[in-house]
Amino acid sequence: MSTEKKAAYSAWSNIMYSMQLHWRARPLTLICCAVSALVGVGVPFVSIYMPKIVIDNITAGVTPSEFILSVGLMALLLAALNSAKSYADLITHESVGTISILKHLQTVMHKHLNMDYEVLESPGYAKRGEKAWRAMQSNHSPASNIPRNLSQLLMNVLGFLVYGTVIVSVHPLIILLLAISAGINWLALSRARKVERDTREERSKLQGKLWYLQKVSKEPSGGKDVRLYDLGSLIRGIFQNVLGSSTDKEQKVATGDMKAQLSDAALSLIRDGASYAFLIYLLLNGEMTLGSFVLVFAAIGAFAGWLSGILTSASELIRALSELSDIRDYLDVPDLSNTGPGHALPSGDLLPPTITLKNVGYTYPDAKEPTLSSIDFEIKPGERIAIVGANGAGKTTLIKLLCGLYQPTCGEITLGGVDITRYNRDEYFSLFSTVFQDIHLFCCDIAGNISQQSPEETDYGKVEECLVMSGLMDKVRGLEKGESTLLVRRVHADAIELSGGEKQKLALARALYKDAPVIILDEPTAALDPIAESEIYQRYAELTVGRTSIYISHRLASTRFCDRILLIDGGGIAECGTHDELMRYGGKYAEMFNVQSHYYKDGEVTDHEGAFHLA
Ligand SMILES: Nc1ncnc2c1ncn2[C@@H]1O[C@H](COP(=O)(O)OP(=O)(O)OP(=O)(O)O)[C@@H](O)[C@H]1O
Repeated sequence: MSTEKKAAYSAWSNIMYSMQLHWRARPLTLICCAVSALVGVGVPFVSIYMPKIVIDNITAGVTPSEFILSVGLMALLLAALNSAKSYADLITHESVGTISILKHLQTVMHKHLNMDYEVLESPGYAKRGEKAWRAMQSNHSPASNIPRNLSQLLMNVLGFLVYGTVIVSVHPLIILLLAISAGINWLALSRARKVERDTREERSKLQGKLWYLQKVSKEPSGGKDVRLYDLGSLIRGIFQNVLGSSTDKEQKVATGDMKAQLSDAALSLIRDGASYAFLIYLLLNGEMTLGSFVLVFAAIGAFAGWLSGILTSASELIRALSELSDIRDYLDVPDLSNTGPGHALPSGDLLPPTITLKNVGYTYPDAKEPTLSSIDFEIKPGERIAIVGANGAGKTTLIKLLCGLYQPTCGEITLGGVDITRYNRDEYFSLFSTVFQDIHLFCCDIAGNISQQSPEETDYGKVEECLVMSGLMDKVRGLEKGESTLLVRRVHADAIELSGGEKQKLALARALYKDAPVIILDEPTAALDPIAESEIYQRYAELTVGRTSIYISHRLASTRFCDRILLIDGGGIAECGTHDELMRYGGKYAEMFNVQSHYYKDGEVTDHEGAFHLA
């Protein structure tokens, strides 16, 4: 897909993005970050300045009241700064990660829910989604801490400037020595960061695999196969291998960091030793006062901390910004379909509308061959269409195209004569009630699963009608809480579990409740028992009255109640007609039908007439 191209985000744009996010959520957080940076320098500076004041006062022989006043003022200032620091740190600590993670989670979840289905399904975007998800796994993840990183960086830069000024005032040579050592340290750290950057993509892939394997090991859906096919040792083996590779890569990064820290420690020793020796020389030669000696001695000791603080916080910030890029990269995935204002949908007498496919083809992303090509047909208002074909022929793909989940890679689909891409995507979706093969239940009660609305908005009378029509009412009546029974046990401890067939009935009830002008059923009876299935067939006319219906089934007998049958084969419509026409034609449909009908009547039935008695 051409839209998989990634955007590049500058450090500045990421910083502004994060700042805006926090400013909108809680401006106090950013103010506290700034305060934290200022007092983060103020507190230690006043602490090292106090001994100088004390010594200078003593050597100058000031009066006790002057001494108490000057030292007392400093102590008061220190107490005020300390209080401001505690408050600012508390707010930033509590707010920054939480605000970021909540906002990121909200926006990423919104993106997951609203992006084009076709894009959501594409492997390239799925990887981008996983990266975004990993970048915001906790409120300690780097991308969540950008304001604090900036505050740390600002504090270290301020500390560097203030302490540097104190040191330079004694002798510029000392600062030169300190700057050279900082440069060497920066190079060591840059190398460490380069290792981190170079291995990032691969580490991310390995973490994705570990994540997947953990998911497989805990998902009940795969749990049966894991146990019955003894897949445990296989999964453990793969996990072990991936974990080994992942650990190797992480160790490489950790080793780079360790080397940088060791070089910093060695350099500090040389740098501080030389600086202290120089200071002692100045003191012994009477070129500086004892008070200044104490101040500068302490400043040199702390200066190394500011320097390495700049390097560390800058590199943390770079990492955080790059993780924020992963989140933004996912959020900025463009919509392929029209999510803005669209052409007015057909309404009133124009419903259900005519749907026309003109030379439609579809190729899955990364697939070499098209799944469908040159599909031409028209579905008339209220027509009942059956789509049949072998496994993998493209039936589901065709209905995904029809209901706008996929966009044709060639040709066009029109609804009421208008290209469907001109309609607003979500308005277009409102025209379709669908039951797909994979049924998802949501963590609310049965009524909510059918209405897909809140209890206040749900029409319970209609829910009951749909339950009766879908054949699930008997089951629901037998439940203590009826349609208020909760589903999805993972979320609700008192939820119930539905069988495969019951889920299928519930999905049908959901489609009926939506009451859209076009109903699409993809194998809606595959999991139903023969009686329930037969009831659906008998009620099919009632279920689809006033609507256009499209019905996919491998039970070819069930397609007889449709007005027209399309057989998909070789990527196109190979046969099209009524059941009788296709049987007379004697092509693939007739062949499939005859093979199947033999199974039902054990060879007694040789033609279509005896297959099923249908309404
Ligand atoms: N998301 C996807 N990405 C890539 N290829 C896909 C995807 N979904 C389906 N396909 C491929 O497209 C082809 C048609 O699949 P489709 O699900 O439309 O077939 P079908 O006729 O509905 O099959 P069945 O009768 O088994 O349900 C298959 O070969 C399948 O491998």
